[in-house]
Amino acid sequence: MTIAEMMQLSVLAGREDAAQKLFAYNDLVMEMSGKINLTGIKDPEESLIKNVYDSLTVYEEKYFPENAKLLDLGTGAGFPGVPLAILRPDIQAVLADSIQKKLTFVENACQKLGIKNVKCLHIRAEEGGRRRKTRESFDIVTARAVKMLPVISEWALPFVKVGGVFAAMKGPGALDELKESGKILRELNAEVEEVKNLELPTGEKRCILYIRKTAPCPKTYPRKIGIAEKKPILGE
Ligand SMILES: C[S@@+](CC[C@H](N)C(=O)[O-])C[C@H]1O[C@@H](n2cnc3c(N)ncnc32)[C@H](O)[C@@H]1O
Repeated sequence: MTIAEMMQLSVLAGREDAAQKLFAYNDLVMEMSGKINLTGIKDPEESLIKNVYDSLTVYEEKYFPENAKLLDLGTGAGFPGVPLAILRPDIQAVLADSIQKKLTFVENACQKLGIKNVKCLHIRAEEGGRRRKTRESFDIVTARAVKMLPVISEWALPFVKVGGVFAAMKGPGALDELKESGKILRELNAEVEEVKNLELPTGEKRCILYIRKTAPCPKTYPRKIGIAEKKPILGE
């Protein structure tokens, strides 16, 4: 994929500066992934599509208000958080992960590329969702390839402001996961507003669920560290 091809994405039309930063970020991820475990993808071209391009597919202007506060939970090498921050320099992006060395990479890479609207937060989702400073304080929370939907919903929705959205970036099994998530979404006062199916230029299918929070989450969520994974709340 060339810069010109990437700019054919409607969100990048006329944004050569942003497209160049996206490519430069991809290069830094590839350079570092030989040294630490950042992404399973080792080929730069493949990473451009499956990491960078894929990250941008979550972007829908209506879910990212001006100056929005974004949390990318389980950001790993910065996906989708860094591409979204490059696309929208007005938003404040907080990139959270439980592994510090991944965040150190993201911080250094953002500094090198002059990406100023990214802050990294070293935290476990279950702790951050309970902290007063971060609970119910984001307009939009994204999570790509972190956990199955009932688990990541329990982790992500407590961070979302009432009226805000959790965007779960999933593969083709998303609707099966959704069937098992009815109960936890009701518990957390959230409902699916939109299901976006798409295909990457390489042919892989993706499904993004936009889940709106309609009222505060009960104080009992998220449960303590490890509980959502061990005992997920499942059911239609
Ligand atoms: C498969 S990686 C996905 C990374 C990135 N979102 C992407 O799509 O490339 C999952 C990430 O979630 C992080 N993670 C797992 N459990 C977590 C938790 N309880 N709190 C915060 N981050 C967590 C891992 O450290 C890892 O970086």
